[in-house]
Amino acid sequence: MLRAVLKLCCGITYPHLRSMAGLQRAGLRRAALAAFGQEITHLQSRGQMVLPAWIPLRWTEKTEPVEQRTAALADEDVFYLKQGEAALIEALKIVESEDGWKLEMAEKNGDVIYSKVLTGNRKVFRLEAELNASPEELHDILFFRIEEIHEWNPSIKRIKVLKHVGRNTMVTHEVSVEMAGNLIGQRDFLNVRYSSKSESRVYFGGAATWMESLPPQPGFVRAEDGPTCIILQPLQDRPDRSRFIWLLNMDIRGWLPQSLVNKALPQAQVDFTKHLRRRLATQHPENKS
Ligand SMILES: CC(C)CCC[C@@H](C)[C@H]1CC[C@H]2[C@@H]3CC=C4C[C@@H](O)CC[C@]4(C)[C@H]3CC[C@]12C
Repeated sequence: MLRAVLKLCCGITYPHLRSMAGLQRAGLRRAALAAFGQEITHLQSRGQMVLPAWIPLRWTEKTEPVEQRTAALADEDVFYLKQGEAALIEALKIVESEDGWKLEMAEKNGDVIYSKVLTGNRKVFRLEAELNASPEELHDILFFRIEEIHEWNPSIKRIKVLKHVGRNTMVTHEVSVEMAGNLIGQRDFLNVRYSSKSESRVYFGGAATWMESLPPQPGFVRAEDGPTCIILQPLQDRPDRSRFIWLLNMDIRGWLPQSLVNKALPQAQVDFTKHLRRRLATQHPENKS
């Protein structure tokens, strides 16, 4: 039973989402979400929700218990909040797993990308880089100012926040531009995004989600993010710089050769990081790196 519930909590990937699409009738869906939320809350309150030991739980320590945090929220908001938290937990599990990683790319500037094939044959990518900004600055640029990302990142056409749940959870709609010399057409994404802080680290979690007011759009291929995360950690000797770890876990959908997709995804990470560095250099023009 516990196993099944944990699978449900963390399995924000396809089977769960597909069945959500099947539950589109609002009433049914709401009932399912409410039951799902109650089950987690119940398990957490009984201390049965087994979380891996390395996951810092301080973000829940600082805030009130889940029941109080969610008491004033609508079912839908509770769903997004829990989905965001679960995405982060699941993505951290992937990123911190020790086996199966293979070096995919090592850039001259020290950035590295590892890849790993998950069960179900999904290839995920883990980029590790050092950035010239503190975790707080990156939290601001990448999370609170998410709608401005397209201004400095040409791979993204636009990002819109469709819903906020408190300060740390939101539902976003992203539209990418054509990639790989136009071989990969525009994609759109609908994600829940969640952020949490633990001491000096900042975490972002995200996963594909569903929203009645934004079903897949005609003319767009809706890509699906599996649980993904970003970890920002200050360097020990230079707290104004951060170690940036980004798990890209994405099904870009459409009819594309897997070999093309597996090249485009790490390249998208390299490009994103390049543009992020340029953006940071405009903030601190005196110490470019
Ligand atoms: C290969 C093709 C189809 C996809 C390329 C576009 C990719 C690189 C784009 C599309 C949407 C983008 C994401 C949109 C929003 C966020 C949230 C932010 O807090 C960190 C960056 C992050 C996670 C972006 C990373 C880059 C991203 C994943």
